[in-house]
Amino acid sequence: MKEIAEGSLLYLDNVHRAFDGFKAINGLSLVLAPGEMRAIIGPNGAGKTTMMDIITGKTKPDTGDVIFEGKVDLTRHDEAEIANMGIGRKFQKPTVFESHTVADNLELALRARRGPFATLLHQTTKAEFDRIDEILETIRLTARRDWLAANLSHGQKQWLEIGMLLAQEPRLLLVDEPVAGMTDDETAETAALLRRIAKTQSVVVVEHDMTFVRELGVKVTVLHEGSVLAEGSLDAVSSNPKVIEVYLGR
Ligand SMILES: Nc1ncnc2c1ncn2[C@@H]1O[C@H](COP(=O)(O)OP(=O)(O)OP(=O)(O)O)[C@@H](O)[C@H]1O
Repeated sequence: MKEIAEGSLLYLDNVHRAFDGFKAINGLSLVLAPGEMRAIIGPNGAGKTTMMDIITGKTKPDTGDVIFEGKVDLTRHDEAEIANMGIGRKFQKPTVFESHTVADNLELALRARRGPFATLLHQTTKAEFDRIDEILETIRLTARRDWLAANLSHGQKQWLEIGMLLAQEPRLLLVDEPVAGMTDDETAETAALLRRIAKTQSVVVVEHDMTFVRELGVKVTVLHEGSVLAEGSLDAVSSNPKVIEVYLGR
């Protein structure tokens, strides 16, 4: 294991993955520090989703290192094990339980963490109710705690799902295009929400919406053809001639 992985939260080194000869990930290296939030951008087909799939164990790399918290080789673990280690993933489409209330959705997520057997025997404790209140505050849905999830707006459903992930206390949260389909106000609120979350958890956000990426105010990694094209502030990468060429050449 490489020394540089020590002290990092997530460490990818020279990762490759081909599908039928097509190199979706092609020499990808990326280091995320503990407590860091990072935005990942890149044109369609750049490999963003495949990168998330590799981190979460959905896809195995052909070669390369993928190391969590400086010591765990993620390529040796399956999706369920990686989720249990504290890597949570938010997919683009919200998958809340529509016929349950907002608070019940969070309670179910807390229970899922304990496993099905414990869930059967267990009554929700004061600590768990407190945690639900805390998450409701974080996702700004306290006033809607007794609403059916079905009646929430698209943006509110996304926040609830992020809250359900928080219930599982992830150490790293991967978020895939969270603001697709959101209003401008919801987009701004989502950036604020992720900034609040990033005070206690590391976050990787894949997003096409540059207004949102600017509001996040974090280091940006630009992927192109399966590897890192540029890295730095949004201003720095968006004035980088290589990045401009890739985006204009779409
Ligand atoms: N399971 C698979 N089988 C075959 N090809 C795949 C598979 N998964 C991804 N690819 C290919 O790998 C390339 C990278 O895809 P990926 O979805 O990772 O890009 P992306 O950056 O997430 O793009 P987008 O912004 O459009 O979501 C694409 O050309 C895609 O067709």
